[in-house]
Amino acid sequence: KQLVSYEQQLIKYFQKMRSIKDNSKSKSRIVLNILRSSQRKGLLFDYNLKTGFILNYTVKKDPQKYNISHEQAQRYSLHPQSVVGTQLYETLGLEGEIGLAIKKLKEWAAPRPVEKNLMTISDTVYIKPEPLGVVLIIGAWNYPWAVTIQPLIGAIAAGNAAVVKPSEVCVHTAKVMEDLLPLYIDKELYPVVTGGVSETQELLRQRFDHIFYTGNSVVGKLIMEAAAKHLTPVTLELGGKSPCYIDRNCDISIACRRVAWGKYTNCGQTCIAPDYILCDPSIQDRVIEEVKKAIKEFYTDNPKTCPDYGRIINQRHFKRIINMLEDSTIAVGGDNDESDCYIAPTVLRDVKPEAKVMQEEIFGPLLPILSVSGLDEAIKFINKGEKPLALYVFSSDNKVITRMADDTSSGGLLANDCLVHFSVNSLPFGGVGNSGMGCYHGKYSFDQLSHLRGCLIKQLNMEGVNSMRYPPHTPKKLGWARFFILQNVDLGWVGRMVLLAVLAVVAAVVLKVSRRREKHSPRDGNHQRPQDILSRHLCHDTILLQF
Ligand SMILES: NC(=O)c1ccc[n+]([C@@H]2O[C@H](COP(=O)([O-])OP(=O)(O)OC[C@H]3O[C@@H](n4cnc5c(N)ncnc54)[C@H](O)[C@@H]3O)[C@@H](O)[C@H]2O)c1
Ligand SMILES: CCCCCCCC=O
Repeated sequence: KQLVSYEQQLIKYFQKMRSIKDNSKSKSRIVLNILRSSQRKGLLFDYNLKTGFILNYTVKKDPQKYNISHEQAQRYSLHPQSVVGTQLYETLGLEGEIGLAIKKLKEWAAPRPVEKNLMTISDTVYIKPEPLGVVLIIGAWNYPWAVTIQPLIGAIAAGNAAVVKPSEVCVHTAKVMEDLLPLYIDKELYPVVTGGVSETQELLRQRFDHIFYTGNSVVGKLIMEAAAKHLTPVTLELGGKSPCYIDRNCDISIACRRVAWGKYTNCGQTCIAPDYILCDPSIQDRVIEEVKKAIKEFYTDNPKTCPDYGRIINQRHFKRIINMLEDSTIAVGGDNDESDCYIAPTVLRDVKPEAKVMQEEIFGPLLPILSVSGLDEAIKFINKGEKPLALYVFSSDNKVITRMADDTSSGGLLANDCLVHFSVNSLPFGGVGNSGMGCYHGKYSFDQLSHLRGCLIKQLNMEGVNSMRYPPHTPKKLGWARFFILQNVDLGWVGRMVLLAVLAVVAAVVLKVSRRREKHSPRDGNHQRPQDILSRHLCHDTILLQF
């Protein structure tokens, strides 16, 4: 029923967009104009949304509205994290992204002048960011606000319309999004579609101008397949096993504290959580002790009753994670409660590469430790696997960090910390290879969801300069073309004008002279380099040196 009503809504929506297009202005241009007009810029999102209003108000003050208790909301209904955790890990970042987009939108959307060659020196050459049209955003459940709304901010900033499809796994968050987003942003331009796999598949049959998907790699392939039918470009924000190498030469206590935070935040259900530790066997016991200390410090002796320790999103994932314990040795934690989707922060020791826990992304609070003899073996091990979304290295030795960066590849690299690169909006966030394609955050979101249109505006004068590219083609003309096209210039405005004037005179004179000579010599006569002609005829060696 919902699907049918959504389809009708979508048809109406596309009809409206089309009718705008029929009026000779493109749909995205209209959207762009509305969104980029100064009055609306400040209203990109309502202030309340920016400050995490949705969770504060809905969950804290009015949980009954969604028929869930505060505890349920905290555990696995709205989000597996605590309410404060949700603001810290999700809405705070969104506030930053929205603030940045509002502040920088004018700059990002402005035409971007580019370097020119001599051939185009008098032209206006620039990149014009344009909206793509209608973007489909498919979110995942683990940080449902961050991974659904953050791409939406980019889509809106870039002037697109967007259909938002929150994950059905976080069922209540999806409902809250569906109810509340239309109160803050135009529901015709940014409709929210809830539902499960069949609704997502139905959406994927439609033609979108871009699909932004966050989730696992298996579904990522299906998304790409569906997109290929319409030649729709995709951004795939996927996951995988993110390795963490702890060098002997580092402050192990601090390293383990940071790793424990990265691993057990959101109960390990973080795309960039350190999946496993690689370290020398001589430091394994110390690592275990320090991680254990950090668990106690963060979540008390009994994490089950600690409000800052989360739950596994559902029983399917609970069972999947518990199965991974089967052939490994538990060093810390391991206790669990299926009825509560609780799995204690757990450390596994002496784990073998063939162990179950090493066969897929864990996405839960299990931290396996694998032995390697040092950096070389760690790099070899990492390079045997798929390119990860994040790669962590802990060391006091910069050479170790540099080698890890130089000899491996991953979506992002972080030395001596975990997760925090996600919050730096000047860094592109995204995967490579099996961990995804495309990137976003800050200006990268804007660019990812824009078409960067290359523009060159020429005047109809100075036709003489163009004769080098018109037939009949001769080696001499080719020499000139080579010279004019391959020289990049980056002069100031005055410099450009002066150079332009000089070049116009030089080109006109040289072509005139050489045409006169051609009349008196065979067509394939000895090729002369433009530089030679220039210096011989005009003695402009100084100009040549500049080039
Ligand atoms: N790179 C990132 O930014 C990022 C962020 C969060 C999660 N992840 C990754 O996502 C994974 C966890 O999320 P998940 O995949 O369990 O989320 P999920 O189950 O919520 O699925 C994501 C989306 O895919 C849709 N979907 C599921 N099956 C589908 C199908 N057969 N056809 C079409 N659509 C379908 C769902 O409707 C949902 O909206 C992990 O691998 C994690 O690392 C990556
Ligand atoms: C600062 C940590 C935020 C982590 C968000 C990760 C999103 C992917 O799962």
